[in-house]
Amino acid sequence: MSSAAYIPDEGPRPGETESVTVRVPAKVNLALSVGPLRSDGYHDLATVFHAVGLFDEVNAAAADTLAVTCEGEGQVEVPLDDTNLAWRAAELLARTVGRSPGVRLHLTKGIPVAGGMAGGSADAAGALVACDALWGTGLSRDDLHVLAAQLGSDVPFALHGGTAMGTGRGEQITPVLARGEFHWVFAFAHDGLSTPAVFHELDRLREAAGEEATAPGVEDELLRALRAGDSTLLGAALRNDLTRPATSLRPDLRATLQAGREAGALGTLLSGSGPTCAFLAADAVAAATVAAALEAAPSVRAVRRALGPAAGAHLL
Ligand SMILES: C[C@@](CO)(OP(=O)(O)O)[C@H](O)COP(=O)(O)OP(=O)(O)OC[C@H]1O[C@@H](n2ccc(N)nc2=O)[C@H](O)[C@@H]1O
Ligand SMILES: Nc1ncnc2c1ncn2[C@@H]1O[C@H](COP(=O)(O)OP(=O)(O)O)[C@@H](O)[C@H]1O
Repeated sequence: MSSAAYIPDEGPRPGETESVTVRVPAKVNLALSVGPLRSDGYHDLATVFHAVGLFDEVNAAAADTLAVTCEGEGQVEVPLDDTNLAWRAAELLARTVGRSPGVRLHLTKGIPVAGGMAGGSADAAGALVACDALWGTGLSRDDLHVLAAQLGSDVPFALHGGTAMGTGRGEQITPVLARGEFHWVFAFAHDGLSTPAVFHELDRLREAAGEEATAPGVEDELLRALRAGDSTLLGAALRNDLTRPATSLRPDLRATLQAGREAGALGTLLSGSGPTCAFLAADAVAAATVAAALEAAPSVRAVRRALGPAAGAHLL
């Protein structure tokens, strides 16, 4: 046998890479406006996604079969079977390019599980980019975006990163002009919250109050604050329609939001469908003060500081 021959089980095929690692950011929705329930079970959204410097990493290594392992933040709550979004991403990519889905995916989590920061979506986006590189499939970013939208509403933004408008069910992404850097503090809760349960609670509360949901939209004030890179204006413009249903399901979140407000945050916000709470601070010193106050709050499990915006899924 020549030394160049491919030996199954002993490494990658010619042209393939042995192992690659992709870093993917968490997101917070600076605005989240939710329209009426659609016939397909989703809601039309107008949202401003903002990627922040809390990351998951996805390592993809050549293997004969598909397997997922995980370490880090919330690892025991992460499924390791075909319900894992990274697993589903690898399968979808393999099916699309007509190859076997053999890969070992190792997730290193920094994003809280079921925290409203799109950690599962980050892993799906990371697996798409990592497997594309490992397998040398050479798909374009547009091709990956189409696959991402099939995996979940938040997955396209995890590929994109930065600050961007999301419409449709959140999967249609348009960049937003944003200047400067923002200082964020995140308070993780003791338990996660289910995204469908929060949307369902919103519908229930609207129906009980006889409210008619209107077409979703983002206020100009928020876009102006981003264009100007003005933290004070941005803090005052933060909006999330899922705050009411999430705090209805988890009243302790009100105490978390209050603790950050009292510690001088310029703005307080539920991250996505929660339960993570996000606090915008004027600068690094103010962020440290807000973080210290939140660390003492009984409703808070852990506190992280991060800068935004952060880059989308990228190879290390
Ligand atoms: C609320 C948001 C805000 O960015 O993020 P998270 O808080 O989950 O991170 C997203 O809309 C979540 O996106 P993602 O977590 O990808 O949701 P998907 O898997 O697409 O949908 C899960 C379920 O959420 C509900 N859903 C989701 C998106 C949407 N526009 N309308 C909905 O009603 C539906 O019940 C759907 O079955
Ligand atoms: N790679 C993954 N990381 C985290 N959770 C995952 C993953 N794949 C599937 N899940 C499932 O998705 C649910 C939502 O997780 P996540 O994406 O972290 O939260 P959110 O939708 O609130 O942003 C989890 O409870 C978990 O069961």
